[in-house]
Amino acid sequence: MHTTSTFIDRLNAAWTTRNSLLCVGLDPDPAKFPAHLSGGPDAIFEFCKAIVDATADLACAFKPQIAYFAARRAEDQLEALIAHIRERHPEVPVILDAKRGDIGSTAEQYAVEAFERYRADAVTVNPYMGRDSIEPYLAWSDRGVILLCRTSNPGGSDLQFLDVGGERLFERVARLAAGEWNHTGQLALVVGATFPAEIARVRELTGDMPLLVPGIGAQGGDVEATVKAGRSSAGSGLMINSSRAILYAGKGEDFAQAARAVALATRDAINRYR
Ligand SMILES: O=c1ccn([C@@H]2O[C@H](COP(=O)(O)O)[C@@H](O)[C@H]2O)c(=O)[nH]1
Repeated sequence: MHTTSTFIDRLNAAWTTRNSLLCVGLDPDPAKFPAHLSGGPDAIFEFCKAIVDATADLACAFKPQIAYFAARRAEDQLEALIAHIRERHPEVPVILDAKRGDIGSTAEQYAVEAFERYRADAVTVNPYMGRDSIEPYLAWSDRGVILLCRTSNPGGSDLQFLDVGGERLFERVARLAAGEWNHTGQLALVVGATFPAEIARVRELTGDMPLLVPGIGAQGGDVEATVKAGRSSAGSGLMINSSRAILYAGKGEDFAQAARAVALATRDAINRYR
């Protein structure tokens, strides 16, 4: 069941009821699946469903990354997975990590893909083509649009650190997102856990805006520094994503339980510093 509440309402509720800032990333790579799942026609769905069911009470959001499904012609399995989350764990918002970015007429189609086809609560968008490229997503005024701001990869600094009239480009994005672009009140930003100083700067510029923070776990970001830099005035405000460290915690038939153990430890480590 999908309620009429907005993405931010749903996120706030999930932060509270689950006492969790952990976003469980769903990046299914069949080469890393346990042997008993390999080769099955719906292996991607079965793998992700087991992870979702094992971690739903620990997660403030799920974040499927569309490339892992599209690369294997498994978009139908992504649809089925999101439908499963809606039905069995309706209180956990779904963020479709698509990082789309295009002119308005094409962005309209990407918005339909994210919000109608996949029924996502929020989608990640690349804002570097400017305001008109994000506007079509905002027509869905109850859905979240999460803009890339300061990404977690080392090369993110190549462009995002360029000086644009006395501030860095990612700071301009943060300022616009917190101000004139945010007419739905449903914008959020991606800021990498690998750069806590920039998380702090974005927090300074955006008040209590939600931040999606990938980069702990496999990318080595520091949990304590991330939380201390990014927590909001209420001690929340963060969707701290971990994908591979949770998904591939175990290789045997008990892989979902191994994933749950890592998710639990990660949620608790995050909560220690809120
Ligand atoms: O700046 C960014 C934006 C998005 N991502 C995505 O998050 C996950 C991270 O996966 P891990 O296995 O926890 O490293 C992945 O889907 C990326 O596409 C990011 O890492 N950095």
